[in-house]
Amino acid sequence: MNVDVSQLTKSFGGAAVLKGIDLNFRSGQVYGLVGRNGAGKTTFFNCLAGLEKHGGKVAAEGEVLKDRLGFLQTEPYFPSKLTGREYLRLFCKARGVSDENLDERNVFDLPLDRYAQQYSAGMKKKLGLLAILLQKNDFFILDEPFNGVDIHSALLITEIIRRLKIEKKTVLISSHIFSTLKETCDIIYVLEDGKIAETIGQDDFDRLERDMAAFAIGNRLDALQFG
Ligand SMILES: Nc1ncnc2c1ncn2[C@@H]1O[C@H](COP(=O)(O)OP(=O)(O)OP(=O)(O)O)[C@@H](O)[C@H]1O
Repeated sequence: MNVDVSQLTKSFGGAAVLKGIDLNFRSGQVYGLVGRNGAGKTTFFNCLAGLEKHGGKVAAEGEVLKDRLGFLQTEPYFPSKLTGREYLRLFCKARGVSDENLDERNVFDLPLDRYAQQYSAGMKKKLGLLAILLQKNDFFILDEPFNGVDIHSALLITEIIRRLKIEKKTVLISSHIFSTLKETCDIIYVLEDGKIAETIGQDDFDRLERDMAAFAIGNRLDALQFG
């Protein structure tokens, strides 16, 4: 699905967090969004998902983006007394897609008959991801999808993102682990001071990683004197 964002702005009280974001997302492409803590990544995702009022425009081929969107939040929310299976069924029902064979499609081996609220952080993340995959959405926002998941699951999630790309879905990921973005993304956007400061293609991922390391580390640690 193609989505065009123009002049998207968002403030909390008097504080401007997003100061005019222009971005174009295309089918079959995987996009990364990086930025320091508090840069506004989650705020941007919430605006796209229709969870926050904002300025500017989000155009999604004449449709309402949230009706075709799978949004995996950093910390997915689960109501109490709802099992994993019931959660998946709710998501399927919301899109009118099949909720048959959930055990077969439980690719993360989740304990579907336990209450989702009692899952571990990694299990919650995987249940949230599975729910939006079952929905067969066209646009996916994955806010830190690798956070808290075990190595096996991280490998599986990397492959899931590849398969979504093959199926011409559009995927937007935020991650604080650069290697996961390098492996999955076609383009990485750098969000800084409320704007897209850089647009980086695969050829320049290594350069971006070096620049970020130089900026992040520099001579900052000299004062600690590890010896
Ligand atoms: N509901 C809110 N009310 C007031 N300020 C908010 C609200 N939500 C976010 N903010 C502020 O907006 C800024 C951007 O926050 P956001 O969570 O979008 O950053 P982020 O890039 O996702 O950070 P992180 O990498 O730490 O997850 C921060 O300064 C944050 O304190």
